[in-house]
Amino acid sequence: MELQLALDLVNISEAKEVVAEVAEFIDIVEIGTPVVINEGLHAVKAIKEAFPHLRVLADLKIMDAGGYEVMKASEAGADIITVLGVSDDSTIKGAVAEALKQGKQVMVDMINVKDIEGRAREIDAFGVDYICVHSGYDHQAEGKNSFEELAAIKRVVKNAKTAVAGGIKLETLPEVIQANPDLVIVGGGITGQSDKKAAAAQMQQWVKQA
Ligand SMILES: O=C(CO)[C@H](O)[C@H](O)COP(=O)(O)O
Repeated sequence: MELQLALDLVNISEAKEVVAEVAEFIDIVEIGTPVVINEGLHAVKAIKEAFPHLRVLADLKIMDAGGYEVMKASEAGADIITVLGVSDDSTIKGAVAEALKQGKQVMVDMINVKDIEGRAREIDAFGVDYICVHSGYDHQAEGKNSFEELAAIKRVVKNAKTAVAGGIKLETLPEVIQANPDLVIVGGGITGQSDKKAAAAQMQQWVKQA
């Protein structure tokens, strides 16, 4: 099991500071959608250059032009790029084809997919690298989480790795780990803590024990 740090509410220099603090405890650093909107793919480039030993995920949440957008993120140094599960099959297949060409990986974010099990089964056959269930900020505000959805994709996904994101904190991590995803994605559960290092260290310890 691996741990991904999601950076959403920072600029490039703040992102570098946070990653420097917790780099030894994480496997993947995510440049979140708000950061890409604010800073562009320069943020991906800056973090990859500063922390070349970490895999960098560009959370583009691609909805169209999968091949082109994966190409641009790859050029910026992203190792993994996200595409939305609600997008057209051709968008996901285009993203996968380009990622293969570039030696990169595709994560499909299942946010707002209604038939999680059925769509996960379809997407798993497209050769994506990760399928991620995700309660976004708006869902979290309604008190939702993705634990049931994680169990649902675990039942049907045979090829891709499984991932879970959305509001995971130290208190809820043990329940997440029990469901045995390949990747746990944590944003505010680390970045919102006064002692980020301690939170990341504890999370890494539990994730690696699993
Ligand atoms: O993609 C995102 C929001 O769309 C976040 O990166 C993801 O939800 C993880 O952050 P947090 O743990 O703070 O919810």
